Amino acid sequence: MMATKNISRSAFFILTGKPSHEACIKSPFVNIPSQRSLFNPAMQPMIADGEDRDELTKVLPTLLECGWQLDENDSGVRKIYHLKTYTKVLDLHHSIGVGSKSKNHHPEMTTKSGSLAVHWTTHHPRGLSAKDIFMAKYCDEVARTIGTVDELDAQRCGPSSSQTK
Ligand SMILES: C[C@H](O)[C@H](O)[C@H]1CNC2=NC(N)=NC(=O)C2=N1
Repeated sequence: MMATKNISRSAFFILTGKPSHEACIKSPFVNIPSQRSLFNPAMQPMIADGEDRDELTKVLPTLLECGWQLDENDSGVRKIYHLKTYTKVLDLHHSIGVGSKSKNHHPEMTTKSGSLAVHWTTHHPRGLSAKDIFMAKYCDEVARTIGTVDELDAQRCGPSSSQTK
């Protein structure tokens, strides 16, 4: 594995192709690594029946600029947040959970010691919906309040990490 601990963020980006956590600060470099997070007119998101296709297609690029990616089926969006402590990971998980309960729209979330992966899609009717977009933006708001970090600065499993954080 590449030794990345003591290199600068820009070097990390160049070496790994992974953007900084400040993905919402629009940068021409942020979306280069993944074609799925780079909006292009050929992209065919699978919009759920009954949704306003024009409106959703219009707002999707903004989400992609904020680090969200179209999922492998083009029918949802996903993003990984990196956090400094496991407590912050749990806080973000809980806040998203509370928001999703009140909207009756539920994400798939994968919790790790220093990150939370969130996936939004709509099951019935199947595809991307306005609720997914709304909840993705809600996640970004909560994450901004809690405070995310670059992947390099996130809590990591290993001998030097504290279990009490
Ligand atoms: C009946 C209830 O409204 C539906 O089952 C809701 C619940 N939560 C949901 N969550 C998500 N992500 N997609 C849905 O289609 C969905 N449907």
